[in-house]
Amino acid sequence: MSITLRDVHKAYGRTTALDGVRLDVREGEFFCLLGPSGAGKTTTLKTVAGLERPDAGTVEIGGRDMRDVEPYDRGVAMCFESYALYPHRSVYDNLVSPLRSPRHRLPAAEARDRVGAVAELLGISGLLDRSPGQLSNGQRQRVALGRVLVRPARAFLLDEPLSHLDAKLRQRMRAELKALGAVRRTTTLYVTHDWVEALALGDRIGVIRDGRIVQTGTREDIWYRPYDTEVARAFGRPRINLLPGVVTEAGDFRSADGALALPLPVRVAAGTGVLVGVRPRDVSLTGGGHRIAGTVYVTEVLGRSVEVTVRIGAQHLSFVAARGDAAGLRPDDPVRPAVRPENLLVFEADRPQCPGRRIEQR
Ligand SMILES: Nc1ncnc2c1ncn2[C@@H]1O[C@H](COP(=O)(O)OP(=O)(O)OP(=O)(O)O)[C@@H](O)[C@H]1O
Repeated sequence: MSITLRDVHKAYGRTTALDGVRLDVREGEFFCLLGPSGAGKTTTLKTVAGLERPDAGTVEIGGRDMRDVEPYDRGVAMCFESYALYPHRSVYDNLVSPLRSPRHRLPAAEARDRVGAVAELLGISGLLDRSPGQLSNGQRQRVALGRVLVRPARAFLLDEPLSHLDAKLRQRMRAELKALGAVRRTTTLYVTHDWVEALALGDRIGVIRDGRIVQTGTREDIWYRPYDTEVARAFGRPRINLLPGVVTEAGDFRSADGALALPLPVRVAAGTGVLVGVRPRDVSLTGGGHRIAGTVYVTEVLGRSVEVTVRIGAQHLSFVAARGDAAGLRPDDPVRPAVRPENLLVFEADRPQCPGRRIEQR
């Protein structure tokens, strides 16, 4: 079922949690809502689930206005970050209990199969006889997620369901979660503050900030066409380089100290203050493109690659080089890394409280 939010507002006392959220999750889509703590992610989910009422705006599920529909009748299954399990029941009973409720009752054998499949996926098959008190936080979180996924639902609402897992398990679960039949078939609204997770899972991603969705798009949209400098900074590590300067009469970029000049891929009025965005993986010591003369500032080994930071006058430019290419580089060594102009992103300069917007070719 599709999920549509139109201009949803929600305040708690003086705190505005949602400030006109517009969201359109398509039927069967895996949609990631990404944003920092306090951005309004959980409130958005609760509003869809019917656990919070919007002060203004509408929520539709499957094209139907949910205004007068009780949470229980919305047909959505929600997993909270703080997981509620029955402490005195076994893991198996916790998992199967949604399938014993009048609404979702399944024949015992079918319920057992379904629980078995979900437990297998979540790697908790060996824990079915234990009680929640005998589990680690990560295991408890997986049981809570399992309780959601066993249920037939019109939509899954998942709030950071992998946050308590260690990095390795999280990575594995990410892949498996998306492969689960029920998830593939069911519209899923997934909340996270982890950009890697959003890029890995989301058919589309909505970036939320201060109770508003600032950008919705595919991972390519968000990566190559970020709405503003803050979205650009949120995705990718090492972080995107954002170099301040002005546009010259010739339409090129020049840093304030004149040490760095770059051709721009878009036409911008001369004199405009801009930030040029350069992703660290779009700079190369060996590839073609516009060469930039600088000196090595610092190098840091990242496994098989090396993060090299180069000083160009007063600016720093960081990039990722193959270990072989960066071997032997020492501070103050001259280098001439290259960047292709078509990979540069151009933003308006940041203003207080207002990240610079990306400038598009018109
Ligand atoms: N029950 C509540 N009472 C008062 N303020 C609340 C309540 N729930 C949320 N808020 C406030 O609303 C804003 C949005 O909160 P929300 O929990 O939706 O953010 P979030 O993006 O899910 O953050 P996190 O990742 O930290 O859970 C925050 O400023 C929060 O403090």
